[in-house]
Amino acid sequence: MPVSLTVTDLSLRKGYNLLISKLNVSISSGEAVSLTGENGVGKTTLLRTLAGFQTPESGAICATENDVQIESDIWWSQHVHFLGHHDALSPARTVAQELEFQASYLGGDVTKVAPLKLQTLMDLETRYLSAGQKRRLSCARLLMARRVLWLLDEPMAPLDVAHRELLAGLMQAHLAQGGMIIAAVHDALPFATRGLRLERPAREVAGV
Ligand SMILES: Nc1ncnc2c1ncn2[C@@H]1O[C@H](COP(=O)(O)OP(=O)(O)OP(=O)(O)O)[C@@H](O)[C@H]1O
Repeated sequence: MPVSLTVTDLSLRKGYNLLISKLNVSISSGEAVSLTGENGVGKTTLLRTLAGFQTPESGAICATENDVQIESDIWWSQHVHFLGHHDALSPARTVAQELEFQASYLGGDVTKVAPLKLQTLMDLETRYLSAGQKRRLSCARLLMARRVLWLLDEPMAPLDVAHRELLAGLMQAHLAQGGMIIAAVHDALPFATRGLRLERPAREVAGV
């Protein structure tokens, strides 16, 4: 079922800082967007806003399926995965417990995470995982519960070459199944994406 996301005149602010001014972008089933820009320009803030964690200053975020608008709460809770660069894992759970928790929270299927090759880590508490292992475990939620939009913040950053290839393959499979990906990256992804470069808006002038 074709799904699309349209962002219209979106402006984002952090404190006194206007990060993004009147951004317009849209993405449809099967498309990937690489979000680039210098440190602090607002990539993470934009992804968190698209995930529903932050309210925009102004503008609209509208998802549709077969041209019918999807209600925002349903969109964010059922159709979007956000993977931040801080892996959201409970340190005292073992990998197996974390997977069970995520599956129960998301209504997912643990057997679908086999491609991430976590079997040898199952009894280890997540606090002991390396950065790359933590990222692979974080990616489990993408596979165990299908959601059409993946919002990924520097997904490849801690991964070695082999696991970058693995994640790239999973991302491409998601796109082939009609999924959509918006990924903040500093290095190009190893497959075709549309680029969206964020630039700092012109300084606001007091009183205008
Ligand atoms: N309370 C605040 N007041 C003013 N500016 C803030 C506040 N909180 C955060 N900021 C600024 O907002 C911006 C947030 O940037 P964000 O993390 O979205 O950038 P990024 O493009 O993802 O950066 P990076 O490439 O370093 O990960 C930063 O420039 C930060 O300094």
